[in-house]
Amino acid sequence: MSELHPVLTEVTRRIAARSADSRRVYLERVAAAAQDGTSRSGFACSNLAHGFAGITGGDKAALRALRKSNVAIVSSYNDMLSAHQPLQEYPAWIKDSVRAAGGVSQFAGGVPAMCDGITQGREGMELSLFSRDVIAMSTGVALSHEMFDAAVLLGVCDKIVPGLLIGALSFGHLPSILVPAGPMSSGLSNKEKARVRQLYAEGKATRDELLDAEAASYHSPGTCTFYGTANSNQMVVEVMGLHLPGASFVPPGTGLRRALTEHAGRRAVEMAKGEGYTPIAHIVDEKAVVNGVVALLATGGSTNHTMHLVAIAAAAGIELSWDDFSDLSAIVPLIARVYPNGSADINHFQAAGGVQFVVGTLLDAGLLHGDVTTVAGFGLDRYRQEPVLADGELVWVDGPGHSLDLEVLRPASDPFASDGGLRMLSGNLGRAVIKVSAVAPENHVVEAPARVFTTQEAFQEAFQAGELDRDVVVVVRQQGPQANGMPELHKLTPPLGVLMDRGHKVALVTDGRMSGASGKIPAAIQLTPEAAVGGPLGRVRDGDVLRLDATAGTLEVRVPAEELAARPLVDFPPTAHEWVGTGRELFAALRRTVGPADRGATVFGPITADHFAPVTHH
Ligand SMILES: O=C(O)C(=O)C[C@H](O)[C@H](O)COP(=O)(O)O
Ligand code: SF4
Repeated sequence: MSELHPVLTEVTRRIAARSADSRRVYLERVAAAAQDGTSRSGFACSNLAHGFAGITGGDKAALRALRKSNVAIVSSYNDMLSAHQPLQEYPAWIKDSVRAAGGVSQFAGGVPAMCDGITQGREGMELSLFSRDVIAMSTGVALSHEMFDAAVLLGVCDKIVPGLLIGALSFGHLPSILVPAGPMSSGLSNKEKARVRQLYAEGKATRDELLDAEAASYHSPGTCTFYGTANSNQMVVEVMGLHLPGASFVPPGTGLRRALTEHAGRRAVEMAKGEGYTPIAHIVDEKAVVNGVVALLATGGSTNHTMHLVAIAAAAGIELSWDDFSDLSAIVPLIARVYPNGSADINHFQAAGGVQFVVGTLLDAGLLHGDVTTVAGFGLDRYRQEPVLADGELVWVDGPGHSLDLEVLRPASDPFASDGGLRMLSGNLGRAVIKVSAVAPENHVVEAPARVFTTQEAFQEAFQAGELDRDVVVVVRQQGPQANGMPELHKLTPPLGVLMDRGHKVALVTDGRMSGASGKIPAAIQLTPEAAVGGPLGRVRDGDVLRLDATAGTLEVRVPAEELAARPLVDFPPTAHEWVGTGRELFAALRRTVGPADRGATVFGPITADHFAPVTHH
């Protein structure tokens, strides 16, 4: 095993040190819950009878007699996300494979799933980030029946995998395994899709031409093929050891996908009890969290994970910070070029060597912890292997061991860039995140006068009116978690791209967020503190000179501190948004309780040792 990089060791050490109390208390609770054995063994008869009343056939007797392990299925199937549509048939497959492995299985609950592609730029996007925590709560509702010895979690996209994980970690004593569905086949290239979008933004393409391009890009069941948040999820959770090795990017509708799904059911039974007992709390530890951050950085993954991974870690009693991302990004090389960080898509990535290659080259470079517990057993080395069907049997074979396309995947020893391309910016406006892996080097530093907006629509109108045809730092504020739920502002990318292609220096500064699929515009996002809680972003005015310097890691407004502080907060408290319609009135309580972006923007509050302390009833 290679010598671990000293920064990797140090970051892991300091995470463990700062999390010592909360992690200890979390693990004590997990151990106590595990002591109960199968919770249902302590049920009163009526509770237990209700628990198997809906079952028919032999499974009922097995459950009643507590003879067999009971596997919960939690699914985020719906027809709205192309990535989740294939999940419809998975529960039946899993029930069969669990039964064949000597267990029984119940569909414990469905969880909601939002397609960020459908809601992008629309009011529904203001529910998107909150949907992650709603999914966590819904997963909690499903597992709170306590009938279970293990869980299989079906999900793929942006907020869904983080939500399923956060919920499952509340039942840390349960062995849990994530099951994805895989990407759709490659359609129109992302580059061509982006080109037609910019033409449309300039009025040089018709709506029909745009719709043809979009429909040729997103064309069938399966995950969209850009490296956005959904595919970043698969990468991160596989390297965290929560997927079977190589499960992430096998296409839906294939024999291999079905075999992997069935094997996940078998693994759930094997992990449920006895020698193989593997609670999810023992998989998601400090090393796994660091491995997830490294996988994200090395592949230029979604900026949304600077919130999701913080929230997931917190659910396991682990405190992950933006400084951890920043310090790891400085030593983790960029080894993948997948759109928006290049022109290849996730299928090209898989063909070039996939997750197996990423794990192998990073392990060999001492940039991943190999001594970790996974759903496939102990040790990350097994994730160098890829699944294949040999005479109909699912087996794992050594992956290629080298990149099959150096345009898409590079070894850590000869990367595309020496650092992970995710940077933290700080200065007199607060702290922000920027992903530079998709930004041309000449655009890493932008200094220009600000033009301030509080809605995406106002920005689009100013763009269409030709008011932004110059060097400009576009500020879009009141887009933070407490303002309007922190929507992705990905729709700003095409017009900002037009301005950049006209030769202007352009940047975006916002307390909102972008999509994992956002790319070429230098964007300081997730600015914390947000304007809605009185952050200094609320004091910036049109014409102020802002400087975004991704190289130095700074974000400054060129206004003397005393003058800035003396300015009144503009549009504060946020009243620019009508918070009714499209269900937004249902989320008012979440807007009031949601935490800051640099602590995961969760509604579960900051995670401290008290959070996990046993409740002492007074
Ligand atoms: O990042 C992901 O995985 C996403 O789910 C969706 C993105 O947020 C974009 O909304 C979809 O990309 P576009 O088609 O360019 O709008
Ligand atoms: S990847 Fe994004 S756009 Fe595609 S189905 Fe999933 S949520 Fe929707």
